[in-house]
Amino acid sequence: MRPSPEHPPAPRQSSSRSPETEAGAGENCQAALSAPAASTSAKAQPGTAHSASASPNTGNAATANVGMACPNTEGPEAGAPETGASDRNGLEARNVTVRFGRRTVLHDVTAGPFTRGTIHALLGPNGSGKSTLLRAMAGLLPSSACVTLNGEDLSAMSLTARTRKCLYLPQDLPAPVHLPVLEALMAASHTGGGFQAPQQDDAVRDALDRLTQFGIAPLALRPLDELSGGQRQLVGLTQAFSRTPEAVLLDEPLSALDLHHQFAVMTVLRRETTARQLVTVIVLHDLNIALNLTDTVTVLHEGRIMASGPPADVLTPALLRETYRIRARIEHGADGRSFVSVDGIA
Ligand SMILES: Nc1ncnc2c1ncn2[C@@H]1O[C@H](COP(=O)(O)OP(=O)(O)OP(=O)(O)O)[C@@H](O)[C@H]1O
Repeated sequence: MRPSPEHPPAPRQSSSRSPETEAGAGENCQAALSAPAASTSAKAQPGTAHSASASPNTGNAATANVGMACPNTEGPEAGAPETGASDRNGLEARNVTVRFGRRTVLHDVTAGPFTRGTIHALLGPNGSGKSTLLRAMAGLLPSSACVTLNGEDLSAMSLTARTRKCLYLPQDLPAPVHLPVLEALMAASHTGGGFQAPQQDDAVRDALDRLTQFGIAPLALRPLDELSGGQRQLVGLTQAFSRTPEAVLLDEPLSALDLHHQFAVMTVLRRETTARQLVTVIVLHDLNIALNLTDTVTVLHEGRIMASGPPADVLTPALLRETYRIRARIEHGADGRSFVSVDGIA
């Protein structure tokens, strides 16, 4: 953690307890999420037909899920105070160090706990380590990190079991395969293989309901490879929420969406997060969305956590100057909303 005299002490900051451990090589991380029959690439294929379909790609699992069991998470009698009550509700990653080749991109980061029923934003400039942290939490990078979810040690689970509990949607747009949206969605939710007439199948009705929730029901019969980038991103989100994880990790889920759909997706995220008591972690670049529509934020900079806590406490002009290198003010609208007003480059 860099010293930061300009901004006040953050509500929570990264741990620097243990020395770095070798965690990752320079390989291309492979997503743990399987594709339906139409797409069979072994590479980390995101989104639509891939990422939200939470069956693990077992071929990748052997190399990706090499996390070690956390200390002191097996029960109250085994727990030390350090990993005690706070671990029991929410998602926490401890001592995440990731190296690509000789370059360390995450330095013994400890993030969370991100509590159930809340939306947590990972923020930071390009290359600060947000996606890497998310992938490490998902078990997709070799890491000695300890990751717990609602008291359970994810690091010790198989990638299959881990993915069922903690679903990861990558940053890249869903692959444009020639597959109808509805079929891709059903493949993702494991509710059936081939297409069936909607009126005959509850699973299809559920899928259509889910598409309606994300405002893309009219796309149900359109092939994925004919959709726009934003439409494919919405399909990927729809797939993610057709599963029943306890936590969702969404890497820039709004990046291809217009303002209407950004707001609509955040509304769905809020509703689902509350109703299912999910832990929702999203990587964002839009600080105004973070300020107004998330519960807590963590700001990364150069592979370290600069601050974590309620957005209004964390996103100060001093922190924005230090991390994003901008001169900015936080302004407050009459409706109680806040927004970042950028005056220039710092
Ligand atoms: N497979 C890889 N091999 C080598 N270096 C990598 C790899 N993946 C990421 N990095 C490096 O790790 C650092 C953090 O990358 P990461 O994608 O986590 O950043 P980010 O904060 O998500 O950035 P952005 O906002 O641009 O998406 C960057 O310097 C990046 O170049």
